[in-house]
Amino acid sequence: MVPATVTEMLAAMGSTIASFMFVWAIIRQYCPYEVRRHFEKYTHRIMGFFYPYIKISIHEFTGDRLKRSEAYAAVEAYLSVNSSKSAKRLKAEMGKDSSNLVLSMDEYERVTDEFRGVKVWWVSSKVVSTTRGMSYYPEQEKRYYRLTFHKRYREIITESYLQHVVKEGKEIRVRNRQRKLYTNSPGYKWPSYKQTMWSHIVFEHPATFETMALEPEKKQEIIEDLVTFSKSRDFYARIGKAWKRGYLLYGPPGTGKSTMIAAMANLLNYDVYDLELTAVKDNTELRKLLIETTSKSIIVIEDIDCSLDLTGQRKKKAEKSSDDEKEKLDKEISRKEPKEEGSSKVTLSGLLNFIDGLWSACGGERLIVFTTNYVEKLDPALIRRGRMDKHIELSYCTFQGFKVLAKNYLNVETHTLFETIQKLMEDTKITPADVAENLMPKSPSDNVEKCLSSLIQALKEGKEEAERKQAEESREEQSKENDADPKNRVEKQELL
Ligand SMILES: Nc1ncnc2c1ncn2[C@@H]1O[C@H](COP(=O)(O)OP(=O)(O)OP(=O)(O)O)[C@@H](O)[C@H]1O
Ligand SMILES: [Mg+2]
Repeated sequence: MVPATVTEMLAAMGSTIASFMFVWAIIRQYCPYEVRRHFEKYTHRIMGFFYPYIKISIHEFTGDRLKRSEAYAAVEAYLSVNSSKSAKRLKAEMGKDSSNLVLSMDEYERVTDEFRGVKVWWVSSKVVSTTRGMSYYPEQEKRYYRLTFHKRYREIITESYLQHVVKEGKEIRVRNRQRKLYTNSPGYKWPSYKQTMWSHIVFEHPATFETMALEPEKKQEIIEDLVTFSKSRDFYARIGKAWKRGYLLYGPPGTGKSTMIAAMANLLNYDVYDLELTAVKDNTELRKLLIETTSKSIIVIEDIDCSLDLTGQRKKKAEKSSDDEKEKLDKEISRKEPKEEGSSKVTLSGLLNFIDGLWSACGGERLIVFTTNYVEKLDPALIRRGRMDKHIELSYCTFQGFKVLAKNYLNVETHTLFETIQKLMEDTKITPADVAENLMPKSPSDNVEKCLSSLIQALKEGKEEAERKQAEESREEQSKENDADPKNRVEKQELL
């Protein structure tokens, strides 16, 4: 019988769907798995014929349960902006610098997006696994996003829209992410099921180039160098070089080497990987560590002169240096070297390979920074240009550097005592760390004058100490000369 009206037609369709649903419910309830799968396959095909929409799922974990999918993270970030305007249920998480909350779509929420006039729908969902096997995870939730769009837009969505989502999402993630300080130190090992070699905490160092005591021209030059590097992706690609740059920071203790690394990370918004070489077992482990670093990061090896094989070289050279220098060096070594010489087998060639071998080309935008107090003790191969591209000397505090610290610590730009300080600084060596310590108010009653006077006192003491040392040295020199003179030797023997 042919239905006469539209109402009758709709009623007939409705009853067909209802019967279909009824049959499906019975099959699900009573039929074995094989029959169900078979039925499902054909219903999908039939539905596909009538249903004009395409669905794409992006799962949080694909294959490797330990590694979150980058695509999922990018979509999540992209939708966080979109959904915060339209979704009704949102999740909030701590964002950059622990100061703002980042919103994202809550589970089972649905948002609409538009791209070049094409409408698409995103749904966030999850599958809760019912398998109760051995697992480290209390619940097996598999989250995913599902994108739905009309099949007539297949090309535009798969070729342009998804690319646009991932690109935007990545940018949003960089803007919102909390920067991290990673360490490979054995004291901070993750639980064993987390196979990552680095552990991290949120990086929140307040140092900036603005607050660093450094000559303005030098500061400007370093900032420009760093900013140019961070914008040179295409340049490095064109010249066929891995997008990385090495910095060697050298100078006496307390001159701001570690502070500068923090300032670099803050300037470029990079993560910091603090590599403890003595805790690395061998060259293979070093390569693994490098592979696990991400782009937009600074890989730091502090006190490179106190590390591993290079130590042997340095010790040999130290024997040749003067006793005084040796004593100073030994003190420094015992301060910075681990008590036990670990079982690390990282070699110089392993380290060189780490810096500029093929391994360092996996992923770009990375700075490698070495710090040392004794640049002359390092193997020239390690610090040659091309490996350590920029050598930066951080030295004793200049008057200009002092002015920056006075502004930071005391909020003064000029003072009657500045002239005395300038004169004293011209012939006394003092590190920025010592200047900073003297400028730091020690009690609530300490005012600007008291702090500046404390610095003047320290400078005077430093000057006296230097003069005393110099006088002692020239006396020793004189007596050596006298001993060497044959006329004096004869007189001495006669006296005896
Ligand atoms: N150039 C500087 N500008 C501002 N503050 C500085 C500077 N140098 C040192 N300081 C201050 O001194 C402290 C010690 O400095 P830092 O740890 O950076 O020295 P370092 O050169 O890394 O020393 P070491 O060789 O012993 O590792 C810092 O916390 C900082 O407050
Ligand atoms: Mg340091």
